[in-house]
Amino acid sequence: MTAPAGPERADGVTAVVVDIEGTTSPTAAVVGTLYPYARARLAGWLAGHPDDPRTCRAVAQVRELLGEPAADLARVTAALDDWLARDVKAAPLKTLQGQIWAAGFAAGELTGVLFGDVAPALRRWHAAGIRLAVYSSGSAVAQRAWFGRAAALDSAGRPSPERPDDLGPLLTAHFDLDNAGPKTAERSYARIAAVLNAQPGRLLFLTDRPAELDAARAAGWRVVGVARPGEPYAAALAGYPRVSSFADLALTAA
Ligand SMILES: CSCCC(=O)C(=O)COP(=O)(O)O
Ligand SMILES: [Mg+2]
Repeated sequence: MTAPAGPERADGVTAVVVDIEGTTSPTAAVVGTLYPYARARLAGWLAGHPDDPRTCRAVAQVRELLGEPAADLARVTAALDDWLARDVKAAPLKTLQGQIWAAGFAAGELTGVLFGDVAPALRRWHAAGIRLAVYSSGSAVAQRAWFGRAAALDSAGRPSPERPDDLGPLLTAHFDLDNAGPKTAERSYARIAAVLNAQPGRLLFLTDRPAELDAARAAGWRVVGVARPGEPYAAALAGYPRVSSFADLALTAA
């Protein structure tokens, strides 16, 4: 029989680094809302931002990943559409999605969604003197927009978009595929520890995916899996220290 999740305790923590999809936020809010929003606007974004440096760099990265330096915009768009459909966590796709979403957030068309226990826990840990950061496949630009206008789910699982919170001031750093590297690579966590100027053993990573927990642990980090009922990886976390809610995680600062 599988042991129940949590509670978990960690003392002497310098910083908590949180994943987004499946951890702070429902997978459905990302895959069911953000992805279609980006898919519908991708071709228009590429055509409409021919001189934007971030867009140009992402297009160049797509050509590089394809091994097709002369790929035209139609070919680039088709590749991005294919990656989006298969949820390939490719850095240029995440960059472009992030730009499109950030515009959607700025226009008031999108709202971040957080499980109800997330904002209270982040506030508690922050007040206790623990630094907070995000490490997601979603770009840093998307992360800032998401946490800058975030609606908590109520007990019935409904977001309250009329009262979105700005949690940005709680977060000291945003890590993504571009500035840290793949989430399943040990070296990415070593890089983040260096940027945070923290000992790996004082860093705690919270995520829903076993392969990410393994990579962080290999880099010397402390890890706790977040096994939220109904999320795709919840059952796969059975062998890890884990909680089903941030409310079940007691932390003290270093
Ligand atoms: C608002 S960030 C969008 C999240 C995203 O695009 C994604 O791929 C989520 O992956 P995560 O690493 O947070 O599980
Ligand atoms: Mg995740």
